[in-house]
Amino acid sequence: MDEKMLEEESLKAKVLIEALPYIRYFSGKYVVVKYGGSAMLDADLQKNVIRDVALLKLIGMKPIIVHGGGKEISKWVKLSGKEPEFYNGLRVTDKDTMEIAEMVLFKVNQELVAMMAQQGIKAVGLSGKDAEMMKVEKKEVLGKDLGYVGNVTEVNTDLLEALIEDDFVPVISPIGLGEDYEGYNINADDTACAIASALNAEKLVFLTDIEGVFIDPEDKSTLISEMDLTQAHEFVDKGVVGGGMLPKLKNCIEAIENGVARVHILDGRLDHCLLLEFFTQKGIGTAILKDPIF
Ligand SMILES: Nc1ncnc2c1ncn2[C@@H]1O[C@H](COP(=O)(O)OP(=O)(O)O)[C@@H](O)[C@H]1O
Ligand SMILES: CC(=O)N[C@@H](CCC(=O)OP(=O)(O)O)C(=O)O
Repeated sequence: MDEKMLEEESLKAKVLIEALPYIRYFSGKYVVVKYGGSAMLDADLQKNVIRDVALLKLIGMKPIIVHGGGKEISKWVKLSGKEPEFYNGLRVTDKDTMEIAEMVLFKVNQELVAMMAQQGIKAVGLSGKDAEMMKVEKKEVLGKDLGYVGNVTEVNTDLLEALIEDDFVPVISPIGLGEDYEGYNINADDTACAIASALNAEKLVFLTDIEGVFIDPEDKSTLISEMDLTQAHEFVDKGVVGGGMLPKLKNCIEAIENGVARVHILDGRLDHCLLLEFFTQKGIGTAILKDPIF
Protein backbone atom coordinates (compact mmCIF):
# COMPACT_ATOMS: atom_id res chain seq x y z
CA MET A 1 0.00 0.00 0.00
CA ASP A 2 1.38 3.44 -0.86
CA GLU A 3 1.29 6.28 1.67
CA LYS A 4 -1.88 7.92 0.28
CA MET A 5 -3.80 4.65 0.29
CA LEU A 6 -2.64 3.92 3.81
CA GLU A 7 -3.87 7.33 4.92
CA GLU A 8 -7.29 6.72 3.33
CA GLU A 9 -7.61 3.27 4.91
CA SER A 10 -6.62 4.66 8.28
CA LEU A 11 -9.29 7.38 7.94
CA LYS A 12 -11.93 4.70 7.23
CA ALA A 13 -10.83 2.82 10.35
CA LYS A 14 -11.14 6.03 12.41
CA VAL A 15 -14.67 6.60 11.10
CA LEU A 16 -15.61 3.07 12.15
CA ILE A 17 -14.10 3.55 15.61
CA GLU A 18 -16.06 6.79 16.05
CA ALA A 19 -19.25 4.97 15.05
CA LEU A 20 -18.75 2.14 17.53
CA PRO A 21 -20.51 3.62 20.60
CA TYR A 22 -23.52 4.57 18.48
CA ILE A 23 -23.70 1.13 16.89
CA ARG A 24 -23.61 -0.42 20.35
CA TYR A 25 -26.24 1.97 21.69
CA PHE A 26 -28.78 1.56 18.89
CA SER A 27 -28.25 -2.15 18.32
CA GLY A 28 -31.50 -4.09 18.81
CA LYS A 29 -33.57 -0.89 19.00
CA TYR A 30 -36.46 0.23 16.82
CA VAL A 31 -35.66 3.12 14.52
CA VAL A 32 -38.40 4.51 12.30
CA VAL A 33 -37.41 6.33 9.11
CA LYS A 34 -40.02 8.49 7.38
CA TYR A 35 -39.07 8.93 3.75
CA GLY A 36 -41.13 11.20 1.56
CA GLY A 37 -41.52 14.61 -0.04
CA SER A 38 -39.16 15.87 -2.74
CA ALA A 39 -36.36 13.90 -1.10
CA MET A 40 -37.75 10.74 -2.62
CA LEU A 41 -38.11 11.89 -6.22
CA ASP A 42 -34.59 11.12 -7.43
CA ALA A 43 -33.79 7.44 -8.15
CA ASP A 44 -30.10 7.72 -7.17
CA LEU A 45 -31.04 9.45 -3.94
CA GLN A 46 -33.54 6.69 -3.18
CA LYS A 47 -30.84 4.06 -3.67
CA ASN A 48 -28.52 5.90 -1.27
CA VAL A 49 -31.18 6.20 1.41
CA ILE A 50 -32.13 2.54 1.05
CA ARG A 51 -28.48 1.48 1.23
CA ASP A 52 -28.12 3.43 4.48
CA VAL A 53 -31.23 1.77 5.95
CA ALA A 54 -29.85 -1.62 4.86
CA LEU A 55 -26.63 -0.85 6.70
CA LEU A 56 -28.53 0.10 9.87
CA LYS A 57 -30.21 -3.29 9.68
CA LEU A 58 -27.00 -5.20 8.99
CA ILE A 59 -25.30 -3.75 12.05
CA GLY A 60 -28.08 -4.85 14.34
CA MET A 61 -30.74 -2.11 14.48
CA LYS A 62 -34.41 -2.73 13.82
CA PRO A 63 -35.37 -0.22 11.13
CA ILE A 64 -38.91 0.39 9.93
CA ILE A 65 -39.55 2.52 6.85
CA VAL A 66 -42.68 4.64 6.54
CA HIS A 67 -42.91 6.19 3.10
CA GLY A 68 -44.86 9.01 1.51
CA GLY A 69 -45.38 9.65 -2.17
CA GLY A 70 -47.54 12.78 -2.17
CA LYS A 71 -45.82 14.31 -5.20
CA GLU A 72 -46.26 11.07 -7.20
CA ILE A 73 -49.96 10.89 -6.22
CA SER A 74 -50.45 14.48 -7.40
CA LYS A 75 -48.78 13.64 -10.71
CA TRP A 76 -51.25 10.80 -11.35
CA VAL A 77 -54.26 12.80 -10.14
CA LYS A 78 -53.31 15.45 -12.73
CA LEU A 79 -52.86 12.78 -15.42
CA SER A 80 -56.40 11.59 -14.62
CA GLY A 81 -57.61 15.08 -15.53
CA LYS A 82 -58.21 16.45 -12.03
CA GLU A 83 -56.46 19.20 -10.11
CA PRO A 84 -55.02 17.95 -6.76
CA GLU A 85 -56.72 19.70 -3.85
CA PHE A 86 -55.27 20.21 -0.36
CA TYR A 87 -56.85 21.58 2.78
CA ASN A 88 -54.48 22.51 5.62
CA GLY A 89 -51.79 20.33 4.02
CA LEU A 90 -54.07 17.28 3.70
CA ARG A 91 -55.17 15.91 0.35
CA VAL A 92 -58.90 16.12 -0.23
CA THR A 93 -59.45 12.48 -1.15
CA ASP A 94 -62.64 11.50 -2.95
CA LYS A 95 -63.27 7.89 -4.05
CA ASP A 96 -61.37 8.25 -7.37
CA THR A 97 -58.44 10.01 -5.72
CA MET A 98 -58.28 7.29 -3.08
CA GLU A 99 -58.07 4.69 -5.82
CA ILE A 100 -55.18 6.57 -7.41
CA ALA A 101 -53.47 7.04 -4.01
CA GLU A 102 -53.67 3.32 -3.24
CA MET A 103 -52.27 2.37 -6.64
CA VAL A 104 -49.43 4.89 -6.49
CA LEU A 105 -48.50 4.12 -2.88
CA PHE A 106 -48.49 0.39 -3.63
CA LYS A 107 -46.08 1.01 -6.53
CA VAL A 108 -43.82 3.22 -4.38
CA ASN A 109 -43.93 0.64 -1.60
CA GLN A 110 -42.94 -2.25 -3.83
CA GLU A 111 -40.11 -0.26 -5.43
CA LEU A 112 -38.63 0.39 -1.99
CA VAL A 113 -39.06 -3.28 -1.05
CA ALA A 114 -37.22 -4.33 -4.23
CA MET A 115 -34.42 -1.85 -3.54
CA MET A 116 -33.98 -3.35 -0.08
CA ALA A 117 -33.84 -6.82 -1.67
CA GLN A 118 -31.07 -5.54 -3.95
CA GLN A 119 -29.12 -4.69 -0.80
CA GLY A 120 -29.63 -8.20 0.54
CA ILE A 121 -32.32 -7.21 3.04
CA LYS A 122 -35.65 -9.01 3.34
CA ALA A 123 -38.25 -6.25 3.39
CA VAL A 124 -42.01 -6.67 3.54
CA GLY A 125 -44.39 -4.06 2.19
CA LEU A 126 -47.49 -3.35 4.24
CA SER A 127 -50.37 -0.94 4.44
CA GLY A 128 -52.54 -0.42 7.49
CA LYS A 129 -55.03 -2.87 5.97
CA ASP A 130 -52.67 -5.83 6.44
CA ALA A 131 -53.78 -7.76 9.51
CA GLU A 132 -55.68 -4.56 10.48
CA MET A 133 -52.31 -3.12 11.41
CA MET A 134 -53.43 0.52 11.39
CA LYS A 135 -57.02 1.48 12.08
CA VAL A 136 -58.34 4.95 11.39
CA GLU A 137 -61.39 7.11 11.90
CA LYS A 138 -62.51 9.55 9.24
CA LYS A 139 -60.85 12.90 9.82
CA GLU A 140 -63.47 15.50 10.61
CA VAL A 141 -62.66 19.12 9.88
CA LEU A 142 -65.11 21.93 10.51
CA GLY A 143 -66.69 23.18 7.29
CA LYS A 144 -64.88 20.84 4.90
CA ASP A 145 -65.35 17.21 3.90
CA LEU A 146 -61.90 15.75 3.28
CA GLY A 147 -63.33 12.46 2.00
CA TYR A 148 -61.25 9.36 2.63
CA VAL A 149 -58.71 10.95 4.96
CA GLY A 150 -58.03 9.19 8.22
CA ASN A 151 -56.73 9.80 11.73
CA VAL A 152 -54.87 6.83 13.18
CA THR A 153 -56.79 5.44 16.15
CA GLU A 154 -54.99 2.16 16.73
CA VAL A 155 -51.73 0.49 15.67
CA ASN A 156 -51.55 -3.25 16.13
CA THR A 157 -47.86 -3.88 16.68
CA ASP A 158 -48.16 -7.72 16.82
CA LEU A 159 -47.56 -8.18 13.11
CA LEU A 160 -44.74 -5.62 13.01
CA GLU A 161 -43.00 -7.14 16.02
CA ALA A 162 -43.34 -10.66 14.61
CA LEU A 163 -41.91 -9.59 11.23
CA ILE A 164 -39.01 -7.74 12.83
CA GLU A 165 -38.31 -10.68 15.14
CA ASP A 166 -38.07 -12.84 12.00
CA ASP A 167 -35.51 -10.44 10.54
CA PHE A 168 -37.77 -8.62 8.08
CA VAL A 169 -37.80 -4.86 7.58
CA PRO A 170 -41.39 -3.51 7.38
CA VAL A 171 -41.97 -0.90 4.68
CA ILE A 172 -45.24 0.83 5.51
CA SER A 173 -47.46 2.91 3.24
CA PRO A 174 -49.74 5.59 4.73
CA ILE A 175 -53.06 3.84 4.22
CA GLY A 176 -55.32 2.94 7.10
CA LEU A 177 -58.31 0.67 7.51
CA GLY A 178 -61.51 2.58 8.21
CA GLU A 179 -64.40 1.55 10.44
CA ASP A 180 -66.28 0.84 7.18
CA TYR A 181 -63.41 -1.45 6.06
CA GLU A 182 -62.44 0.99 3.30
CA GLY A 183 -58.92 2.29 2.74
CA TYR A 184 -58.20 5.80 4.10
CA ASN A 185 -55.42 8.16 3.11
CA ILE A 186 -53.22 9.22 6.05
CA ASN A 187 -50.57 11.92 5.99
CA ALA A 188 -47.26 10.02 5.95
CA ASP A 189 -45.74 12.11 8.77
CA ASP A 190 -48.75 11.26 10.97
CA THR A 191 -48.28 7.60 10.02
CA ALA A 192 -44.60 7.62 11.00
CA CYS A 193 -45.43 9.30 14.31
CA ALA A 194 -48.16 6.74 15.08
CA ILE A 195 -45.92 3.76 14.21
CA ALA A 196 -42.92 5.09 16.17
CA SER A 197 -45.14 5.86 19.17
CA ALA A 198 -46.81 2.44 19.15
CA LEU A 199 -43.44 0.67 18.96
CA ASN A 200 -41.89 2.96 21.58
CA ALA A 201 -39.11 3.50 19.07
CA GLU A 202 -35.70 4.72 20.16
CA LYS A 203 -35.50 7.08 17.25
CA LEU A 204 -37.77 8.58 14.61
CA VAL A 205 -36.14 10.28 11.63
CA PHE A 206 -37.99 12.48 9.15
CA LEU A 207 -36.12 12.76 5.85
CA THR A 208 -37.28 15.93 4.16
CA ASP A 209 -36.23 18.52 1.58
CA ILE A 210 -34.58 21.06 3.87
CA GLU A 211 -31.53 20.84 6.18
CA GLY A 212 -33.64 20.98 9.36
CA VAL A 213 -35.61 23.54 11.38
CA PHE A 214 -34.55 27.15 10.87
CA ILE A 215 -35.45 30.28 12.80
CA ASP A 216 -35.42 31.90 9.37
CA PRO A 217 -35.31 29.42 6.46
CA GLU A 218 -33.83 32.20 4.27
CA ASP A 219 -30.81 32.50 6.58
CA LYS A 220 -28.91 29.20 6.62
CA SER A 221 -26.92 30.26 9.70
CA THR A 222 -30.11 29.98 11.82
CA LEU A 223 -30.37 26.17 11.72
CA ILE A 224 -31.35 24.77 15.12
CA SER A 225 -29.33 21.63 15.70
CA GLU A 226 -30.98 20.63 18.97
CA MET A 227 -34.16 21.61 20.77
CA ASP A 228 -36.02 20.31 23.77
CA LEU A 229 -39.78 19.95 24.08
CA THR A 230 -40.32 23.41 25.59
CA GLN A 231 -38.49 25.02 22.69
CA ALA A 232 -40.35 22.89 20.15
CA HIS A 233 -43.70 23.98 21.65
CA GLU A 234 -42.52 27.61 21.51
CA PHE A 235 -41.61 27.26 17.82
CA VAL A 236 -45.08 25.96 17.06
CA ASP A 237 -46.97 28.46 19.24
CA LYS A 238 -45.00 31.54 18.11
CA GLY A 239 -45.30 30.61 14.44
CA VAL A 240 -41.53 30.26 13.84
CA VAL A 241 -42.20 27.30 11.59
CA GLY A 242 -44.72 27.32 8.79
CA GLY A 243 -45.67 25.32 5.71
CA GLY A 244 -45.12 21.58 5.89
CA MET A 245 -42.69 22.03 8.77
CA LEU A 246 -45.51 22.95 11.16
CA PRO A 247 -47.33 19.58 11.10
CA LYS A 248 -43.93 17.85 11.02
CA LEU A 249 -42.76 19.58 14.20
CA LYS A 250 -46.14 18.89 15.85
CA ASN A 251 -45.62 15.21 15.02
CA CYS A 252 -42.12 15.35 16.54
CA ILE A 253 -43.58 16.75 19.77
CA GLU A 254 -46.32 14.13 19.82
CA ALA A 255 -43.85 11.30 19.26
CA ILE A 256 -41.60 12.49 22.10
CA GLU A 257 -44.61 12.91 24.40
CA ASN A 258 -45.66 9.37 23.47
CA GLY A 259 -42.30 7.97 24.57
CA VAL A 260 -40.06 8.06 21.48
CA ALA A 261 -36.63 8.97 22.87
CA ARG A 262 -35.33 11.15 20.03
CA VAL A 263 -36.75 12.60 16.86
CA HIS A 264 -34.72 14.10 14.00
CA ILE A 265 -35.49 16.18 10.96
CA LEU A 266 -32.83 15.79 8.27
CA ASP A 267 -32.17 16.70 4.68
CA GLY A 268 -32.96 13.51 2.74
CA ARG A 269 -31.29 15.01 -0.35
CA LEU A 270 -27.88 14.83 1.30
CA ASP A 271 -25.79 11.76 0.45
CA HIS A 272 -25.70 9.32 3.37
CA CYS A 273 -27.70 11.67 5.60
CA LEU A 274 -28.76 8.77 7.83
CA LEU A 275 -25.20 7.60 8.45
CA LEU A 276 -24.07 11.16 9.17
CA GLU A 277 -26.85 11.49 11.71
CA PHE A 278 -26.49 8.12 13.39
CA PHE A 279 -22.73 7.79 13.53
CA THR A 280 -21.21 11.19 14.12
CA GLN A 281 -20.83 13.06 17.38
CA LYS A 282 -22.52 16.23 16.15
CA GLY A 283 -25.06 14.64 13.83
CA ILE A 284 -26.88 16.68 11.19
CA GLY A 285 -30.23 18.41 10.91
CA THR A 286 -32.42 19.18 13.91
CA ALA A 287 -32.82 16.88 16.89
CA ILE A 288 -35.83 17.13 19.19
CA LEU A 289 -34.88 15.40 22.39
CA LYS A 290 -36.43 14.50 25.68
CA ASP A 291 -33.18 13.58 27.44
CA PRO A 292 -29.96 14.24 25.55
CA ILE A 293 -27.73 11.17 26.03
CA PHE A 294 -24.52 11.81 24.13
N1 LIG B 1 -38.81 27.45 10.08
C1 LIG B 1 -38.73 26.53 9.11
N2 LIG B 1 -37.66 25.71 9.04
C2 LIG B 1 -37.58 24.76 8.06
N3 LIG B 1 -38.51 24.60 7.08
C3 LIG B 1 -39.59 25.40 7.08
C4 LIG B 1 -39.76 26.39 8.10
N4 LIG B 1 -40.92 27.03 7.87
C5 LIG B 1 -41.46 26.47 6.76
N5 LIG B 1 -40.67 25.48 6.27
C6 LIG B 1 -40.97 24.69 5.06
O1 LIG B 1 -41.31 23.34 5.39
C7 LIG B 1 -40.90 22.50 4.29
C8 LIG B 1 -40.81 21.03 4.74
O2 LIG B 1 -42.08 20.47 4.86
P1 LIG B 1 -42.73 19.55 3.70
O3 LIG B 1 -42.55 20.23 2.37
O4 LIG B 1 -44.10 19.19 4.10
O5 LIG B 1 -41.78 18.27 3.75
P2 LIG B 1 -42.01 16.78 3.19
O6 LIG B 1 -42.68 16.94 1.86
O7 LIG B 1 -40.62 16.23 3.12
O8 LIG B 1 -42.87 16.05 4.19
C9 LIG B 1 -39.58 23.09 3.86
O9 LIG B 1 -39.25 22.79 2.53
C10 LIG B 1 -39.80 24.59 4.10
O10 LIG B 1 -40.16 25.23 2.90
C1 LIG C 1 -54.02 12.78 3.69
C2 LIG C 1 -52.78 13.06 2.90
O1 LIG C 1 -52.51 14.22 2.59
N1 LIG C 1 -52.02 12.02 2.56
C3 LIG C 1 -50.82 12.12 1.79
C4 LIG C 1 -50.10 10.78 1.85
C5 LIG C 1 -48.75 10.79 1.19
C6 LIG C 1 -47.75 11.69 1.91
O2 LIG C 1 -47.96 12.22 2.99
O3 LIG C 1 -46.56 11.82 1.20
P1 LIG C 1 -45.36 12.81 1.49
O4 LIG C 1 -44.79 12.51 2.84
O5 LIG C 1 -44.41 12.47 0.38
O6 LIG C 1 -45.88 14.22 1.40
C7 LIG C 1 -51.12 12.50 0.31
O7 LIG C 1 -52.12 12.04 -0.23
O8 LIG C 1 -50.30 13.22 -0.27
